[in-house]
Amino acid sequence: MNNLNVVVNKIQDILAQAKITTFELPQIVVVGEQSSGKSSVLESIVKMDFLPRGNNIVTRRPLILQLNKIQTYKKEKKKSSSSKRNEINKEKEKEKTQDQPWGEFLHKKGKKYYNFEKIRQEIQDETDRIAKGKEISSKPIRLSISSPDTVNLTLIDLPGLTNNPILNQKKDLPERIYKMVVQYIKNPKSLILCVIPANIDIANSRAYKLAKEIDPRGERTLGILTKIDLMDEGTNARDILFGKVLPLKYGYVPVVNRSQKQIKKNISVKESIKLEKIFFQNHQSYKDISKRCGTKYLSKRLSELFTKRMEIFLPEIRKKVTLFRIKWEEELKTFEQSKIEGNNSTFLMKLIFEFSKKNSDLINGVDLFEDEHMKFLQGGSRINYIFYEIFTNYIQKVDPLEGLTEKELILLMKNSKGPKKTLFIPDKTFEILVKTKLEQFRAPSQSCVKSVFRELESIIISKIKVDQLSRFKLLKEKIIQKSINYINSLVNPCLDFVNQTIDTELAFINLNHPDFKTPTHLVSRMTQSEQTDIQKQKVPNQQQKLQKKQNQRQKQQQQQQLKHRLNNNNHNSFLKSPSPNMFIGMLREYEQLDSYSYNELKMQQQQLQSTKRDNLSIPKNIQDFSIQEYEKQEIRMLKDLLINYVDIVKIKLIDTIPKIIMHLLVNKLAGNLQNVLIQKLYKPKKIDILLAENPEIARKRKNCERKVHAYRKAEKILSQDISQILD
Ligand SMILES: Nc1nc2c(ncn2[C@@H]2O[C@H](COP(=O)(O)OP(=O)(O)OP(=O)(O)O)[C@@H](O)[C@H]2O)c(=O)[nH]1
Repeated sequence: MNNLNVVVNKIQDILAQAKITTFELPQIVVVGEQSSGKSSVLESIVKMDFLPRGNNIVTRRPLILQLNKIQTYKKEKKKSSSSKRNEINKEKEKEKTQDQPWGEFLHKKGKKYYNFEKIRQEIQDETDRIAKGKEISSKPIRLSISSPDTVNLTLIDLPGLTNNPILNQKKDLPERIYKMVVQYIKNPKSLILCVIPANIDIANSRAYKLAKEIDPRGERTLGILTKIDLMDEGTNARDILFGKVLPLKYGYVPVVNRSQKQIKKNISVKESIKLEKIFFQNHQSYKDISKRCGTKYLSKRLSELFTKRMEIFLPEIRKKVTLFRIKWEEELKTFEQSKIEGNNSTFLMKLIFEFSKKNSDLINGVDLFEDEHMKFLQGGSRINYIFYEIFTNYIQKVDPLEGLTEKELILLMKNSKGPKKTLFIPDKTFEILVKTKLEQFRAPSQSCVKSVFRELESIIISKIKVDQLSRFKLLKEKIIQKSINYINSLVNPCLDFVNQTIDTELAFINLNHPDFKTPTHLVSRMTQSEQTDIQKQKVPNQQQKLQKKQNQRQKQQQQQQLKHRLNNNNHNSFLKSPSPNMFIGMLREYEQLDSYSYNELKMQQQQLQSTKRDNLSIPKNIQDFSIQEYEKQEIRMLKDLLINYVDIVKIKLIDTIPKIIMHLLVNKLAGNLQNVLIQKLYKPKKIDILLAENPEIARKRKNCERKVHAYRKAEKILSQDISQILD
């Protein structure tokens, strides 16, 4: 059953080569305090001197040591002809080399080390490469040793537990070593090899305490008592060995490794193992149990325990290997799906088509199946939001009268009239006010274009997901860049059109617009309110009543005439393009008919004029004017006209600006992107460069292939080799 260990080693090899570090296999983890003899124990098991030595902390990176027992060369006894002898000699040479123990590092795969001094040197060098100075690193060094003298096992040597960092070492070093050791021994499949020097108080051993912490019932811990030869005279380890002190399920094995003195005397490991055997056989306290002492017994015991653990975990390992094989095969399929189908040019066209389609789907709201669509506004709906929630709301909220005081309006009118005494609301006043307001619509209309542009840009840069495209970094970059260039080329014409639309509104104040309230309408509204005011203020005498009736009759007649004229004017080609003056003039004419109110106002106005003439100081500031009643009427009318006209333009812009943006920006992008991209990127000589696979994706795919390969191989070994073993 020792062959099970060979299986573990093989699987370990396969997984390590595929850089699979997370798959937990049974392993033996050597735990001990610094200088407790861990490395010496490992060297004894390997029967070779190959580990770095020195003072203080020597093992600074985990060493995963895979031991493979190799078959020894058997001497050829049969006599043979010279030619056959030559052939056999060659074979012998080959086998001799194979007989010699050799080591191989995973980081130097393929290089066999027959010189174990060089192995020691390489461990030191490789340790220093990652853990510079006296630092430690949890990145393991993997070394496999094949030797006829060893057993099939995998052992892990770890930095020794310590209380105090040495000079120049960071203060948290003991803590970090502790964590690293825990990381390795917490794998429930691993066997903890707890190395305790027999010449210290075992109860205070940090290694024992730690093993107990992780494996409280001591069910997977084997104790090794080193330095038995250094125990005080008259003391022995029998109580510990017989489980009377700190018992462990697998018990303890006492060993005597090479002392520093023996190392200096160049006593080999093999020799020291012989001396160890003699030590136990002759020692008063151990000779009766000498067969269960020493390195030879330890190797045998470890091998048995390791096999046992493998037997326990074999079904689980098999299951996991299959599961992982399936998982990685699935992953690999996703890469294979994205293999280039057909030739490169059709593949490029396919990617461009998919990209453009996703873009127009996002804009038109077709691609609604991904989760994200349930959480956020996407693509086209965001553009809709810009149009109807932001732009429309903003325009609607613009107050045509904002910032205009009555006095300012009067001042504006006065200045427009100049020195002339006029009964009309001047054109200029109305035009200035309308144009100033309309100009205010330019900036939000431009912002609307820019916001939609940014939205389209963001769809291109981050919202479009074409799985296969992520493999081709350069192509992806180019597609995005060309798409953005295209949107950029659409923005200015769109902005120009929007500007022209505003300019058009400013160019001509169309008082003939069907929705613009006719002067008649305004006049009748105003007259009604004035009449109410008069009724409230006056209680007329009989004569006045008669006069008023007469006036009213006269007024009604003239109103009829005026209405008739106005209606006729609508059909008059000359009057189809009226100036504001025209209708305000008509209005004033109409107002004159209201003899009472108008005459009174006129008197007030004349009074004011004469006062002004008498008084030579002309008011300069707005505050200095007092507003006359007739002026109030003018302002009221002016305001009504202004609100009315600006509202008409608002409705027009709310309708037109989104249409312009849709036509010149959004629809053009959605409709033309595919052609633009083909035109810009479909260049036969450059297609291969564009379709060079993204190195990161290629790396991932290779990693995936490697893992599938490794798990398939491991699965094969677990079914074939194990069925042979079990047979
Ligand atoms: N006399 C005697 N000396 C031993 C024994 N085991 C180890 N030593 C000596 O103790 C010292 C430390 O042994 P190592 O095997 O290097 O100890 P380690 O635990 O690997 O040390 P670090 O890797 O630094 O943690 C060396 O000088 C060994 O020769 C033993 O059983 N008897």
